[in-house]
Amino acid sequence: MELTVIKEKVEPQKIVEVGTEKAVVYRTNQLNLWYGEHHALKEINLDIYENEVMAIIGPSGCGKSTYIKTLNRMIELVPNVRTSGEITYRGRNIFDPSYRVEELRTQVGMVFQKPNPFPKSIYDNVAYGPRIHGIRDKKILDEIVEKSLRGAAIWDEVKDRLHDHAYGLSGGQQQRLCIARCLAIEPDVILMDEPTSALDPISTLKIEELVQELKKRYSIIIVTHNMQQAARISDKTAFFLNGEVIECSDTDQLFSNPADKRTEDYITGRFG
Ligand SMILES: Nc1ncnc2c1ncn2[C@@H]1O[C@H](COP(=O)(O)OP(=O)(O)OP(=O)(O)O)[C@@H](O)[C@H]1O
Repeated sequence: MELTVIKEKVEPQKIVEVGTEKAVVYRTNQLNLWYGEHHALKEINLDIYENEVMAIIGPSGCGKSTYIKTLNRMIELVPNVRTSGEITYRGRNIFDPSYRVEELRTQVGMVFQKPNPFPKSIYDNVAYGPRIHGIRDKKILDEIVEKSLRGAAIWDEVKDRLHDHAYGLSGGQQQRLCIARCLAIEPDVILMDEPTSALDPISTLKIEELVQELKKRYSIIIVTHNMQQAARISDKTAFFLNGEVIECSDTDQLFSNPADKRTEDYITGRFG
């Protein structure tokens, strides 16, 4: 009945890489992207695995945000964008005309650089997505709101003021509220575009701890300018430069023994 819409989400196909236990969630194959004449992503090949954190690093303008916005097709909002190549999500080509963007976005949530709660109460922010999916039952909504706020490690701070306006929260709390809003639609993947760059160190730490907790249930792709952050929280790191992936490997390996001189120069602060 009321919960059926979420329950009806198509069970995604599993691709399991030989020799690993983990399923590939996103596979990017020979992806190119142009803004008009500007070739912003070049021949990108990347696999993103279930229950892992993938950090995307690289200097300003190298294509990090473009890539992450392509994964949920937000990039289609930009005029004159053209792509070639393929991105599959759980085995389905996301550019296939039969793939409805709304369907993709019920699986893939996004958290932005600046916290962007809706101008509503804390409760209504979290209940927003489920209500759009047709859930009206107050008891069910209450459960989803509590579960999502707990999942985003902010329940204890807001449980006594759920009907206060979200703008009354601190920046760090607003960002965790946005994560709760994202969890409320029961996503499979969470995209994070520099989620801590507008936050103080304590709020940053809370989000980093939260990411570690969330990866037990979700796959997370995080764009960050902060290399210490990438090193602390990610399993894999991809280094982008001028629209190309120069290197993608286990985070420990990439930071301790990069395979490419350009990666080494970047992580040691020689440019960027
Ligand atoms: N809407 C747009 N129209 C035209 N060019 C764009 C657009 N958005 C981004 N670009 C260009 O595409 C390239 C990649 O931009 P993108 O925002 O993906 O880089 P980024 O690595 O995320 O940078 P930053 O770290 O500064 O956020 C840049 O050269 C940028 O100027």
